[in-house]
Amino acid sequence: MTPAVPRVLSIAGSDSGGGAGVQADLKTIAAWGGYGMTAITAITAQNTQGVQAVHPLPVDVVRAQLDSVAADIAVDAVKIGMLGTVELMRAVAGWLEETRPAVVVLDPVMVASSGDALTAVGDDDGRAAWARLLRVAHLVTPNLPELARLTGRDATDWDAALDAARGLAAEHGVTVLLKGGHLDETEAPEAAAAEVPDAVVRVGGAVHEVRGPRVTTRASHGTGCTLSSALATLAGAGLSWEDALERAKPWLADAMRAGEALAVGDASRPTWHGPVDHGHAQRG
Ligand SMILES: Nc1ncnc2c1ncn2[C@@H]1O[C@H](COP(=O)(O)OP(=O)(O)OP(=O)(O)O)[C@@H](O)[C@H]1O
Ligand SMILES: Cc1ncc(CO)c(N)n1
Repeated sequence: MTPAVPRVLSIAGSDSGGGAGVQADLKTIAAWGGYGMTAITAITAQNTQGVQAVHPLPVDVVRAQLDSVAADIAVDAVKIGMLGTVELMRAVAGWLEETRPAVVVLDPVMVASSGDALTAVGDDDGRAAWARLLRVAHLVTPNLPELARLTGRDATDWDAALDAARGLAAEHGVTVLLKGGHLDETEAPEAAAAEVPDAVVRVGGAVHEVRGPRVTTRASHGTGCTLSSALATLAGAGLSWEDALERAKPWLADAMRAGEALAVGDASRPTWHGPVDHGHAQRG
């Protein structure tokens, strides 16, 4: 039975500035008609200029939040964002292995758009923890640098990234939502200028690509969190990943276009990365 109002649990970090993390997730889930819940993994002191502090929560505090929700509330979809430490990655993987939610979207958050590190990666423990999470996820949403870290493969141009995404899907039995937002940093600027591609890559290798015009703005903080929670909400309401991406991508581009008008943060500073406007569709 598809729920009229999907109940969506975000397992993610808190962004005090409200543009990314659980704050972005709750706003996005509400914008798409879902009921949002959270299990907070870490508190970040963060604003539109960068991340000033990161404080991961104790494993038992995160586990208690997950157990409280699961003990009482049916969860139609889970979105996983910043996990912060390998211990928290393992704890969340363990909870997912026990509870097996119907829809699990894993946004493999490693660094903030400001460049600040948010989750440990790289050593053997980290790699094993990512592999466990990937096994219980239904959709993983890497950007190009995250895909390169997860696969150890080159993902600097779109075709190489699609190949690496097929490899990731086959290795872990997970559908991949490959995001092309970082292509302007890796491809020749003229090749990346006009459009930003995203693609759903299925385990068998089938690719469903959705392209949209590149929005020129520095209001790009939280785009990854926003996309993954939109997809989780839409999948919780019964849509396929392909249909969910067709709906979410143009909505996110509009949210980016509307971001600067929010007047959040000091945009005169070169470090400014303002939030997208998660509520733009409601504001009209
Ligand atoms: N300039 C842009 N114009 C239009 N869409 C964009 C642009 N940049 C990113 N996107 C879209 O935003 C989503 C996130 O993509 P991106 O590759 O930036 O992920 P990310 O790096 O995880 O995000 P974040 O900046 O939140 O960490 C994708 O759907 C992508 O297509
Ligand atoms: C808490 C948090 N999660 C994720 C991101 C990635 O954008 C961020 N900047 N902050």
